[in-house]
Amino acid sequence: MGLDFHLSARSFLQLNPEQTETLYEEAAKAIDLTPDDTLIDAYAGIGTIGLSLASRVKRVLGMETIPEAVADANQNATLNGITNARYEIGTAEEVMPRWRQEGLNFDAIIVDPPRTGLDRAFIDQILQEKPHKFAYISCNMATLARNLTHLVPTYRVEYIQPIDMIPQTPRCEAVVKLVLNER
Ligand SMILES: C[S@@+](CC[C@H](N)C(=O)[O-])C[C@H]1O[C@@H](n2cnc3c(N)ncnc32)[C@H](O)[C@@H]1O
Repeated sequence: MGLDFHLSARSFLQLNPEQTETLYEEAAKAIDLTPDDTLIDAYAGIGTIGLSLASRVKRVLGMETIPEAVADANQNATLNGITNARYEIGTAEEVMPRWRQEGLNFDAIIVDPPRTGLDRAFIDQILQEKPHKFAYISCNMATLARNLTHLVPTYRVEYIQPIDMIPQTPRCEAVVKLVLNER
């Protein structure tokens, strides 16, 4: 997506560069970003999603557990001249309440958890915050299904777009567009 990325040995990176761009564009399409949005890049890795979308929003905040990856993400912002993105070390479920205490309001969230899916505490935090723009990128349909049973009915699944990230294997990635069910 026109950016350069530095990657440490312990950091995560998607294996298929062509399909990664498709994946990120599908995530962006699912949440329909606008220039006033604050975007949360949760489970951020080296910041590839948030930094790729930073020019479309007011600011990006991300969190990730691996300190080297967070250092990469912040370095990658500098490397690409991006000044409206910041990444912090910690689990999504630890960092989100801290940001809330600091008065953070956000409009959009992209979650991209490992195969274990979202922590239940983080799901509860999202259900409290109720962001209007919510995309869930999943690499494990079983944990995705389990997480969706908690996110519904506060959210409804508008669609699920599968993406073939590792062709000729049974593995599949998916982007889920979640829409808030207004009362
Ligand atoms: C599937 S990777 C996605 C990385 C990135 N979004 C990308 O597209 O390259 C999931 C990332 O979540 C991180 N992670 C695992 N558990 C986490 C948690 N509880 N909170 C935040 N990040 C976590 C992992 O270290 C890993 O970098």
